[in-house]
Amino acid sequence: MDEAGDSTFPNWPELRRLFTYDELVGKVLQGRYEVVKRLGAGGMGVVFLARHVHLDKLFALKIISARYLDEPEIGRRFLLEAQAASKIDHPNVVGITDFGPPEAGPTFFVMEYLEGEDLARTLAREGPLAWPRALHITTQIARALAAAHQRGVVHRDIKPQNCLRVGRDGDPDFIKVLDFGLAKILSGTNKSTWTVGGSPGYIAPEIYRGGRTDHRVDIYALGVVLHTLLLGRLPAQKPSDVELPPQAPVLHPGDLPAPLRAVIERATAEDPERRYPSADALLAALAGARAALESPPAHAASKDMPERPRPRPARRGLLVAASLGGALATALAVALTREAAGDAVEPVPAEVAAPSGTVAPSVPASSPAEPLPPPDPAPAPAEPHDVASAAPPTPPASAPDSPALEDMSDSTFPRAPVPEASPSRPPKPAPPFDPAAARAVLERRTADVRACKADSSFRNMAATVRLAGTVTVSPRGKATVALPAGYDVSPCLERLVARLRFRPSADGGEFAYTFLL
Ligand SMILES: Nc1ncnc2c1ncn2[C@@H]1O[C@H](COP(=O)(O)OP(=O)(O)OP(=O)(O)O)[C@@H](O)[C@H]1O
Repeated sequence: MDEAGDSTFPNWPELRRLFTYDELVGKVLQGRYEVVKRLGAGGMGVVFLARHVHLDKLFALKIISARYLDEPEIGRRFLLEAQAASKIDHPNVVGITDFGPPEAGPTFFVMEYLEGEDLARTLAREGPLAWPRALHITTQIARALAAAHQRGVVHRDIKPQNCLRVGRDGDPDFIKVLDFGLAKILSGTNKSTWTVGGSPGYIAPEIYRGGRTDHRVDIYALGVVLHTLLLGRLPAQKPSDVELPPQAPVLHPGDLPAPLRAVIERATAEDPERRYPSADALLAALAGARAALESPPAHAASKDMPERPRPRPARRGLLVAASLGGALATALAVALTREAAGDAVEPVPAEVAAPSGTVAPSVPASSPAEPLPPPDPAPAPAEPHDVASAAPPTPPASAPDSPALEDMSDSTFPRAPVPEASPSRPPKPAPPFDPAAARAVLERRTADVRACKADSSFRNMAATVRLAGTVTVSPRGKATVALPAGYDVSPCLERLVARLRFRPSADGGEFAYTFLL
């Protein structure tokens, strides 16, 4: 594969040597996909906008991450999953139209290009959604899941970032679900740093435990998504853990009308047997909740959750890092690869307190097949609650059979422009975006990252393990990094990340770094 394929994948041996895809922009892949620009990067791959030169039509192209180039088995699974997903054929599922075979360069597949906003960004911009909207969105995701499950495809990574809002037929909340099946590709692979597929906070407990899992992991994740859409945060998070727009209301599970609470609790039951048995059953429950909330007697119940009840207190939590919970760490070193564009970075003094996040279960990289430990319990509140005194008392958040409601942490919010608190204040102009400066600062911290190898979370990791982190920068310049599921946030890494400050930008950003510990 090294030397072959030069004709279809431009300058492939050189790209491989550089371990980066930056040079792809402007090139034509396989004689038909002209790479226009990079759209973003995730755990599995890098997504580019491409123009089909014969059809003169735009597509999105997902190329397997360079860190898996030496793992042909992962490339093969990547394609198999894309092929399976291409057969789902549902309006709420992104269409997959083509793929690039691995013998001609890095594996990639081609999707319909979607212009829209993922739900995480919507939440970051708007805060919690009113229940009719949350139900409308969740229902579409459930339909996508029902179609996928019928074809034997389990998503395994349902989360707000994988659900795009694209305007369609006058509906601004038409949903397209991305990334079917990709999360499982890395599970059980020997060399992979990812032994648990999925995203912390949305991962069903049985995935952590290891052993058999089925489509009900998606039911669980969608229950968490519904919670997140309605309350603006994950079940285990405090309002102070997340960065939401200033005008966003502070909501608690007790604010939810009973029919919605019931759906969330059943969907996220710890025991899969107690969840809805199928996406169709969940769909029926969502429809039932809507009917109950729309019917006159239940209308009173819906007053529990006014559309915009309380303005958010001025002091919002600083803990964006903590809000990423178990997946937090830093990706400061670029030992081998530069996979993505950055943002302007300015180091800040070290006195910034390290966040206290929930840690994800630690999974030794060397033993992916071993059963995984259950998630750590949610942390005790470490600071005063950031809630206005007018807030109603918070009832017990979870049913006895739904500890998952309390066991998760993650944040999906800090990604998008945050509206000004006062509409009368004119928006400040965003400073210029400078990816070169971001890279330079991250590269300067390489030694610090490697020093963190002494932390217990990494002690047993082989020296050659590459760890892929996703750096997320809030519009206000707070940097957080998610590590692959299963890796603990170590105190050392937390401290490092707390000392980094990115320059505020118009929209914040996200990019992937792979570092060698
Ligand atoms: N079909 C598409 N059309 C337009 N943009 C897309 C498409 N698919 C992905 N993207 C965008 O590309 C970026 C990277 O997507 P990707 O799925 O790789 O990352 P992710 O979902 O954030 O991470 P992960 O894969 O680790 O869950 C995201 O901003 C995503 O919205």
